[in-house]
This record gives sequence, C-alpha cells and structure tokens, in this order.
Amino acid sequence: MSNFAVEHVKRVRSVVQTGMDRQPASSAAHGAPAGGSRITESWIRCLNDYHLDPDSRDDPEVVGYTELQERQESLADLRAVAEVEMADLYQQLAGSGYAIMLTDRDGVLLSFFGDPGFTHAASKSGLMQGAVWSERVQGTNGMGTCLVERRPISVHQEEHYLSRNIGLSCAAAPIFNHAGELVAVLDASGESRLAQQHTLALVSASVQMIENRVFLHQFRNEYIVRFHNRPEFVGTLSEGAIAVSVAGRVLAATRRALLMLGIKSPLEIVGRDITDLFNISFSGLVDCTVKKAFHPVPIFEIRNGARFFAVSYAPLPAQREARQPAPAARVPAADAATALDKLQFGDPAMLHNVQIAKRVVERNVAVMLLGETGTGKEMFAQALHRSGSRAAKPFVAINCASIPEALIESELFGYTPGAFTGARKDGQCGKILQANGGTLFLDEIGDMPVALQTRLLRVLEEREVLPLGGGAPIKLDIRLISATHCDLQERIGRKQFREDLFYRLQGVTITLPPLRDRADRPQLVRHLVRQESEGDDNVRVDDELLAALVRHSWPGNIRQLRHLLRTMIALRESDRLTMADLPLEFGAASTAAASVTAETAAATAVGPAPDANLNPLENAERHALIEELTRHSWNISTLARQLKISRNTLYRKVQRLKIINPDKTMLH
Ligand SMILES: Nc1ncnc2c1ncn2[C@@H]1O[C@H](COP(=O)(O)OP(=O)(O)OP(=O)(O)O)[C@@H](O)[C@H]1O
Repeated sequence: MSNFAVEHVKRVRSVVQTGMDRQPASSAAHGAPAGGSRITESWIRCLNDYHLDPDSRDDPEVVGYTELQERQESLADLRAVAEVEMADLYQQLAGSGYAIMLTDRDGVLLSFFGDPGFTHAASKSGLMQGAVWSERVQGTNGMGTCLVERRPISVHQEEHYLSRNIGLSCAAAPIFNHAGELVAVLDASGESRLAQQHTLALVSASVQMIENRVFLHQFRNEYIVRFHNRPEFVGTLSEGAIAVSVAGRVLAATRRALLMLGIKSPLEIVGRDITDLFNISFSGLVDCTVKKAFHPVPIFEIRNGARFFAVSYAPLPAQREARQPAPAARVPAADAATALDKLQFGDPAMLHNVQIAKRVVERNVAVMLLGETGTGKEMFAQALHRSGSRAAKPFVAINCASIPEALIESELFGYTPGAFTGARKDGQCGKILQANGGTLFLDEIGDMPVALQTRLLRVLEEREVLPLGGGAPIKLDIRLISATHCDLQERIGRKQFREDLFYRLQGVTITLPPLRDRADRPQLVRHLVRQESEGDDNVRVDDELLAALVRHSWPGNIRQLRHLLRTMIALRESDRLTMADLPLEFGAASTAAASVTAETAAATAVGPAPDANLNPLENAERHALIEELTRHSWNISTLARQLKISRNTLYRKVQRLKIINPDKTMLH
C-alpha cells in the first residue's frame, strides 16, 4: 500500500470512529473530509453498514452483458434523451479530462462518454459500461452517494471512501421521473484537482434538461401547460410543465412545476382539475393561447394568488396518430435506437454519427459512409437499415471492388433469359431489384466503372430499372447507402468519378473514425471479447493486455482487432487473457513501439517466416497455430479437442493459413 493510501485509510477509520463528523466542515485540518457531514455520514455507512474495507483491492463489480442490455433497454427512452445531453455536456467540459456517465437506480453504469485521455485509466478503476457504482459496492462516490442522498453531490478526491478511487473528482445529480421516483444518475468524473462547483452546476442543468425532455416526450399525446413567473422564461429550462388530459385533468407535472407551485408530491395534484390549481378554465386557457398566438398569458395560482405566465400546447396531429396501433412491419423506436446505439461505447465522434443516423432513419436521404477499411461501414449501414420501417425488407450489399468489371452491370441491373452468351436460361434479378422496398448498400462505390456510374445515376433519377436485355421498366423504391475508403473528390478531379452522381449519393455523409482514434477502445475490446466468446462473461482481458491492445495502431481497424481476439480466445489456456496469449508478432510490435504497424510487426516477428500472401493478422494467427501444432506434435485431433473446434474447422484453418508440417508427413 502506498503511503498516501495508508494515510487515507487511517483518516477514514479515525473520522468514523471518533465521530469527527460532528466537527464543522472547516475543520479539515483535524482530518474531517472537506465535503463536511454528508461525506462523513457516507463514510460511516460504508464502514458500519456495508463493512467495506477502505483499501479494498477487489476487481470492480461488473454486471454480465445480457443484464446490461436488459437494464439499458428498460431505460431506452431516457437514454435516448440523456445521451444527447451527455454529448453536449461532454463538449462543454471537453479537454478537462472528464467522462460523462449515466447509471440506473442501482448504480449500474449504462452510458459512458469518455475523454480520450481519461477513458483507459477510467476503465481500470471501473468507470465503464456495466460497472456497479452503488455506494454499497464502491464506497462514497458521486454516483452511489447521490443515489443514497437523492440530491446533487460532489465527491472530490480524498473524500472517496476507497483509496483506489481517491484520484477521482465526481459531480453527480439524480434524475427523477414524473412520478417522483429516482430513475437514474448523471455524473461527470475526472482526474482534475480543480473544484467541482462549476461542474456540478452544469451536471444539474443537464439533468433538468433531460427531465423536461423526457416529460415532454412521454406526454406528447396530451395537452401540456408550460409556465413560469416571468413570461420570457416560458419554454426555457426553468419553466414548469403540467400534462393535462382533454378533459382538463392533471396527469403529471415536472419537478420544477411542483417547486414553483409549492407542492411537495405529484400525488397532491394528479387527477385534479386544472381549475383547482389556476384561476382559469382549461378550455379558456387553450382558447386564450391560440388567440394570443402562443404568447404566454397571465394566470393566477389559486392557493397563494401568485401570478404566472402560461402557454397551452395541444398534441400535434401526427402525435395524435401515434395513439393508433403501429402497422405490423414497423420496428419499434426502442429497437431502432438500439441497433445504432450498439455501434458505440462512448466515443464522441461515433456518438455524433449515431445521432445523425437516427435523424435520417425515416427520411429517404442517400447516406454516404466514409472510413478506412474495417471501421464498420457495412455494419453501420445494416444498423441504419434495421433501425427504420424498412427493417423487414431486404438489405442487399454489393462490393463494387470485388466483382469483375464485366459482371457488375448484370449483378446490379440483372438480365432477362438469354440476354447474352453464357447468361442463365431463366435470367437473373439484379441486386437493385432484389433491394426493392429495402436498402441497397453499394460498398467501395469509388471503384465503380464510369460507364456504370452513368447508368446508376439514371436509375436514381428516374427511380426505375430496365433489366439488361429488355423488358418493361420496374418502379423502384430503395434506400441507398454507399461507402468508400477512397477520396472521391480526388477521383472526381481525375474524371474517374461523376460529380453529379457524387452529389446524388451524398445526402448525408458520415465519417467513421479509425479504431486508433476512438476513445471507447477499452469498451470496444470488452464488447468484442464478449461476442467472440459467445457471451461467456468469464472470459476477461487483463489490464496489461488491454493497455497493449488500446495502444496498438490497428491498420486493419475493428476487423483486425476482432480477428486477433477470435484467435486468442480460440487458443486460450485460461479464461483470463494476458500478454502471454498474444501471438508473438503482435507482442513484438506492441511493446517495441505503440506506433509500429502490423506490417512492420510481421517483419520483425520471431518464429516461422511470415507468408507474403497473407495479411499481418493472418500471419499472426498462422504463427500462433504453428506453435500450438508443434506443442501437440502436429496432432490435429488432439489440438481440435483442446481448442473445442471440429477437426474439419481446424483443417480448413491450416489450409487457409498455408501451414505445412515441417516433417512433411500428413497431419493426423
Ligand atoms: N461498432 C462495431 N462494433 C463491433 N464490431 C464492429 C463494429 N464495427 C465493425 N465491427 C466489426 O468489424 C469488422 C469489419 O466491419 P465492416 O465489414 O462493417 O467494416 P467496413 O468498414 O465495411 O470494411 P471494408 O471497408 O473493408 O468493407 C466486422 O467483423 C464487424 O463485425
């Protein structure tokens, strides 16, 4: 234990045992925490009620993947609103080393936006999705203590109970639903030594915004009365809002509304007529608002006669329709949010991308995805497709770079029977038509031959297809998503890409960040480990390995990372993956220098010479497999059993990776 930690533990015990909590907050010199009695009371709970060891070195408690998903889904509406505010808050605090987090009522961390400099360190102390930050588990801390106290709180460095958390400064505020139940906590945590008052004010303002937005969303099908004692504040963060039924009965009110009206609990007013609250009939307020063109009108509160200014908003026509049962093929909005949300784990650029995508889900805007190979362009396209009302219709992907030029035309447009020599007798329905009603994903669009670009442009403009070899034109209804890793502007300059097609394809452009720039790499690694181990929560990556993976430059992006993890999981000796599980090539590259590319790594590898026809990752896998085969005397059956894969799978791997037994005997 460091001296610092020893001192901290002594201080915690002494404060708790000698009852120094009764000293004034200014007595910090005597050992009492600067945060005063609230912190001391929390320390007492931690020691006396939860029996927590202030120097506990236990791993942070993290819930399983399925449980995390269930918890996230049960707060889907709140998260959708909160994440927009979290992104804003993150921007406001950008550069100050803060992460913004949302926990549910049990302190389970559901959403995380990290500062790149802080994310990795944060994940070591358990600031990551799924981690439990209740006071009972993590001792005095922003999120957990806020949950116990049900009010905003700052917990600054040594005020934390566990010595392992004393590097952190947290500002947390509770989020309540309209029934007055505490449903979540918003928190900003960082390693800054600066005071927290400013941060706490920002966090509290964000919470108010979240509560207001969730309220307006939840009661979007009802009348809403919005009010304030100053007319210019109606419609702002500090307004009060009351949801009212068509009959003029109060359905719910925001916390701010209750505060302004001096009411302690929503139960005091829910179900009552609005005329019990204000000196105006509901229909009178509605008429007056319309007459005054939605300028706030003065109204008087009945109990104390206080004057307010109010506006009554009717449910919008489209929102009224939302009461009708949704058509069967429609995907619920929560699912829509989930497919796109699952693509990111707190990286600000990815979050921004997801937000843009959500905005265009139901608008038929062409989307252009840019990004290096393996950054997830196709996965993003699929999530966008699954998120909208086309989800039940086909998603058809075509890679313009991998089909021979001569075949792209028939692949895309199809042909009628006997259209050309070698054509199938019964003709072929082209990919564009296969995608009709759904989504067409044109990958590597930059590699499409110019003649075909002209044809595609015509199809997009006329919205119909004429199959190769003739036949009647067919009406087209597709959502178009295209992707490329090349610089289309440069191709346009060299006349290799049509400028008019470029503008047609680029209704909205979304740029996927390379893996090396993503702030959520630790969370992404854990997510991929979970997927590759088929949800087995026992398989974990230790800290040293995680640091090496996060440091690596990843020329092949997420694809390369996924393949490496797949190999390591398949070849693992135990469920705790460590540096020893890394293929040698990777280890050499990663420890030699963070910026070394996988190509260089393959060149410096010790062991079997890399095969020039394989990419660096395949060479890494090959190396690992040769080692395992050697250890098992090249006995395929034994190794297959050890790896828990079939002999056939292992044979295929051996062939694909061009592995030959040095004895030249058959593998057995
Ligand atoms: N957000 C993500 N979360 C988890 N896995 C991801 C994510 N994005 C991509 N992947 C994984 O990375 C791999 C590559 O993804 P994808 O094929 O979508 O990339 P791409 O950019 O289309 O690649 P290319 O340009 O080479 O076609 C896939 O295995 C995919 O599962």
